[in-house]
Amino acid sequence: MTTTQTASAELRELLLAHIRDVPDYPEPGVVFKDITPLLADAKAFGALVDALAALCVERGATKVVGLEARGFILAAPAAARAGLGFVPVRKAGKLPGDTHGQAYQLEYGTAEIEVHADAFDPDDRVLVIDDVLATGGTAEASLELVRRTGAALAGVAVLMELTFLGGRERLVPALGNAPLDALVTI
Ligand SMILES: O=P(O)(O)OC[C@H]1O[C@H](OP(=O)(O)OP(=O)(O)O)[C@H](O)[C@@H]1O
Ligand SMILES: Nc1ncnc2[nH]cnc12
Repeated sequence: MTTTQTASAELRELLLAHIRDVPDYPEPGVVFKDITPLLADAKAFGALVDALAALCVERGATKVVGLEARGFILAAPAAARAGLGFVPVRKAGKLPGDTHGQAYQLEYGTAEIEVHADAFDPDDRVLVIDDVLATGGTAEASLELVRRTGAALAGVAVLMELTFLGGRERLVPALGNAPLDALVTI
């Protein structure tokens, strides 16, 4: 696994200036990183999508996965801008037809996610995109889903990594040699 500083200082500053801390949400003790101010700012959102699209190309992805729900908001425009198809990883029960499913724990609860069993071609290289890497439970579950489809992993890219929650260390076995890119670290 490689660690990369993928954003310029200027981009990091722009992104961080539009992320809002909400203490004790959704439960006491959690500081929620709210990205809605960033999404609402055309310059910051555009720069974020551009940076993620550049990572799709740099990592040699052929398909882009977004993790419901906030991951969709970032991954879908990045995939389109990079000229790649988008694959949704959804919370359980939302995808019709054959799926792979994986339960997991995240910073503030438990959930289960699914992907279509036929979402990828055997020669696809998949980049997984999400907004936040916290404990890594969600990303780890998504990598297990990609593994079960038989597709190769191009990497994981997140807007923000909460380093104090240890997600990067947790992802090491599932990432193998694939990179984890975080545009900003907190
Ligand atoms: O690293 P972890 O501890 O797993 O936490 C990170 C995940 O938590 C949030 O998702 P959430 O399930 O709250 O869903 P949302 O995107 O629908 O708000 C966030 O969007 C990440 O997917
Ligand atoms: N602290 C946090 N803020 C926003 N999204 C999260 N997902 C998991 N932990 C989070």
